[in-house]
Amino acid sequence: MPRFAANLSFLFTERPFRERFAAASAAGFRAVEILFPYDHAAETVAGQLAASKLELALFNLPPGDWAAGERGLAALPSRAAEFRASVDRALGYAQATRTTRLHALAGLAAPGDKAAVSAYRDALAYACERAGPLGVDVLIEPINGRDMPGYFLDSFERAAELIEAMRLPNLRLQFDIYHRQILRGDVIRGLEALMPLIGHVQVASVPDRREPGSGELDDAAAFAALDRLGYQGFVGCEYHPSGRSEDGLGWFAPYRAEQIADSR
Ligand SMILES: O=C(O)C(=O)CO
Repeated sequence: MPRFAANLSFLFTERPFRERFAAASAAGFRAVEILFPYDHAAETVAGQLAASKLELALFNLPPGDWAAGERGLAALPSRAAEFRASVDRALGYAQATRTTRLHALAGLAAPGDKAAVSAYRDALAYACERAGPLGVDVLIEPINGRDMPGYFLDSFERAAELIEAMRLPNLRLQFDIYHRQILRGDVIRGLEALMPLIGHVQVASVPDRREPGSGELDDAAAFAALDRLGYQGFVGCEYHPSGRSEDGLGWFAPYRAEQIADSR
């Protein structure tokens, strides 16, 4: 049974940030994700995790100026120094919170732009080299252009080719079932083919990015496939609740007791 991680930047946002941890734990989650923890001291985040007996499954490297529309730095040649500094900052948070997965957002750039391709490879090599000795994996995630127009990494094929070509032991694929269905479909065959590269999975319904099981896909069948394939990582719940977060957790009920038992 997959271990689910509530993304606290999407779920339980009815509450202030610090109260979301206890709410996730009370709902039965034993792990969480956060898009960007940087508005809070690493020690504060670590304290909230410990108080609620939660693991932090994943967070993102700083994305640049998110409010101004930036969506990552890794593929932006002019931002290489900032990207490198952002890796060090994120690794400080990872150590404080014992997180072993960091998602490196690529940024907005044309996929065929040679300078962007080269900057992306250099950035990922740097991040993996810094993260490896700390036991941290660096994740790259294909993101659909409807949610993120102009995003550089908008193809599962290119992501897989890059990971295979770079041969870095801690460079892994973030397979978001929601983005996969929009970009490519064929979710279960995709999980089967890409499983050796996958370091993290996320889920939301398609097309509305809401609770699993409420859209066009049989998400429970995808979760069963993850079990069948021996996936040991987390499934991040990165969806917008259709009402109060707790009220939309019916999909989670069949998995809840096992999350709690597994963490004992
Ligand atoms: O938008 C997404 O899917 C992300 O995971 C951003 O980090």
